[in-house]
Amino acid sequence: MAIVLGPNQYGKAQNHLVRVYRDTPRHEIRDLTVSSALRGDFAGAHIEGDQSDVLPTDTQKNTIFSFAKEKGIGAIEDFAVTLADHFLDRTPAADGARIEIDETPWQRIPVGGKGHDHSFVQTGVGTRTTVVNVDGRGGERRAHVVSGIKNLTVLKSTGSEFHGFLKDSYTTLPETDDRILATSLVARWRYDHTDVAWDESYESIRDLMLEQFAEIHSYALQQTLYGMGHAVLEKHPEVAEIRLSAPNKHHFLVDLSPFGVDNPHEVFYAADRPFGLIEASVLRDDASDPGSAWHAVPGWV
Ligand SMILES: O=c1[nH]c(=O)c2[nH]c(=O)[nH]c2[nH]1
Repeated sequence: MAIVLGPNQYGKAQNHLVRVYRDTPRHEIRDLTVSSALRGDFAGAHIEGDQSDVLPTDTQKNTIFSFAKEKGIGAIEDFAVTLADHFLDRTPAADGARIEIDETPWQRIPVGGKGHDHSFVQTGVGTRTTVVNVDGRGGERRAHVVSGIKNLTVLKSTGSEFHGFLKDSYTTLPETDDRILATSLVARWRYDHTDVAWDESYESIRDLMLEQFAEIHSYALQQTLYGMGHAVLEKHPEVAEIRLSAPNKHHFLVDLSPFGVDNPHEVFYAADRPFGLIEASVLRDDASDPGSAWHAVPGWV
């Protein structure tokens, strides 16, 4: 029996970077949380304590902040690929790089009927995310992009039913043909290639998922998720597969009858836990090989 080093990676997690573009009095801001990780032959560092192959996580952090000025940011997917390529160039022992970016949206504060030049408020819809894994060195290099959205909190006050489910001696849940359906969705989709108009694709997928959530008459959160994923694949040939994770944020009708008060689906107790957790993937049956695309992507896999 031998004890050996298993898979490993290292980098700087959650560099919170705010970039102000102030070329004119009307500023633009970008708010990113960037995590880097390198993988490859780092046995020396783990087994001998030999740092000669290690590009320090501190250097990775400095690079991330400096590139925000040197290169600008653009779409988070492009920024992630640029960083991954750079770290692979600078670290000969690495044969893979992973860059994860979350972007918090800021909007201009409306003042006098228009957005203020340099004051912002967080009212955005969801957090945009990407995880880019670049594999290989030199000409063999291949980038895998999994982008997505999280914290997309949505609710419909009717148009949701849940009945006909399996019952056993522990079942107490009443059947319903009218309930609140609410979730805080995480969706991540794998791009088939990297020749993508990232911003347009993201906005279109987000808006389509919201529209589907609103329009699907739901018989279960499972069916809503499948419908949302199906619509994305139908409209977006650049997407190979999508994974959705949705807590069922239960809203229980409050019994007001002890007080002689009728409650026809109007007053609910919004429970924060426990919650049902419904997760599904939707993919093309001829989807391309994912390679390392889902490597260390947060959430279920
Ligand atoms: O949409 C739902 N799916 C379930 O699987 C489930 N289970 C449950 O108790 N309520 C719900 N709702």
